[in-house]
Amino acid sequence: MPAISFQSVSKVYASTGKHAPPPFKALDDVSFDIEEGEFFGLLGPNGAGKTTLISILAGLARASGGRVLVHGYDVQKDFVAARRHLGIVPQELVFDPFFTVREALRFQAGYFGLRHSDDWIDELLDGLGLSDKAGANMRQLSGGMKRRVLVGLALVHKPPVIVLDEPTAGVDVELRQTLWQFISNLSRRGHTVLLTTHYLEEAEALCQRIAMLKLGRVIALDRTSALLAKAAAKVLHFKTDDALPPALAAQARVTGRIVELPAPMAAEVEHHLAALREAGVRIEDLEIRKADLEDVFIQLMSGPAPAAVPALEHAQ
Ligand SMILES: Nc1ncnc2c1ncn2[C@@H]1O[C@H](COP(=O)(O)OP(=O)(O)OP(=O)(O)O)[C@@H](O)[C@H]1O
Repeated sequence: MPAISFQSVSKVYASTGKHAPPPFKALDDVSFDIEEGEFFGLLGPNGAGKTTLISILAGLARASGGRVLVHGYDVQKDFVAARRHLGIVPQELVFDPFFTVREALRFQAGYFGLRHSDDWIDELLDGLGLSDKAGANMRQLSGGMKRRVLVGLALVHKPPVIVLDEPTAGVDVELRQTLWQFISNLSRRGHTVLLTTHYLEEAEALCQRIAMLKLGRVIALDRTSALLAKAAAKVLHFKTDDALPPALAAQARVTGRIVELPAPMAAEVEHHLAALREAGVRIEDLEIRKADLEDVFIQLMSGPAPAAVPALEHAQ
C-alpha cells in the first residue's frame, strides 16, 4: 500500500465577492503515489500548486475532485486516522508564544493522545539542537530555532509520513545541515518523506524520486537519476557582455553577464562555440559542466504548455 496516494486531485478556487477574480484551477488531475519509506520531492515554480496539494493532504483544504489517501485512509472521510499518520512542517512560522519549547511539544503530544512521551521529546530536542532551549519561551527564540520547533511539533506523535513544505526557506546553512541530517536519519529508519523545496540542489541530494508541477499539472515524475539523465548532458557556462545570436538566446539561461547553454550532445558544444565565434560574441571564463537538476527544471518549465503525465507511469 502506498504511503500517500493522490488520485485525480483537482482544485478550483471559487470566485468570492463582486470584484474577485474568476474561479481559478490550481490543480488539474494530479495523480501519483509515494511508496512507504521513499524520500520524495515535489518541485515547481511559484504558483504551481505545491502548497495547495499539501493543504489538501493535510486536510486543511478540500479537493474539488479526486481523493487523497494516507496509508489507505482518505484524508476527508477518515481525517483523524489519516492525520495521525502525517507529520506536517508548514511553510509559515505559526506557534503559540506563551509556551516553552518543552511545553509546546508536550501539549502537541497530548493533542494526539500520547502521554508518556518525554523520552521521545528529549530525543527530538537533542536531534534538532534545541536541548539548551527546552525551557525557553517560544517568544525568545530566533526564527531558525522556531523553525526547528515546528519540525519537532510535526514529529512528536512519531508519524510514519513526514511532509515538509519549504522547510529551509530563509534558513542558515547550519540549520539546513542539522535539519537534513535529522530528516535523513528518520528516512533511513523507514519514515516516508515528502519535501517541497525551491533549493534544487537539496532535492537532488536527498530525493529518490521527484514530481514536477507546472500550472497545477504533473509534467515530470521519475527517479532523480532518470531525470538527471534526461537533462542536457553538458552545459556551457561563460560570461559575456555581447548579445547572443537569436538561435542560442532562445536556449540560454542568462543571469547578468553569466550565460548557460545546454548541449545535450557532445557535438553541440562545438556547434555552440562555432555559432558564438561567427556572431562575434566575446566570451570569458568558459567552463563546460555536467547538467544538474536545475537544468532539467528550467528545460521543463520553459517548455510548451504542460500535458499531464499519464497516471499509469507513476508506479515505481
Ligand atoms: N485561497 C486562494 N484563492 C484563490 N487562489 C489561490 C488561493 N490559494 C492559492 N491560489 C492560487 O493557486 C495557485 C497555486 O498556489 P500554491 O500556493 O498552491 O502554489 P505553490 O506552488 O505552493 O507556490 P509557492 O512556491 O509560491 O509557494 C496560485 O496561482 C495561487 O495564486
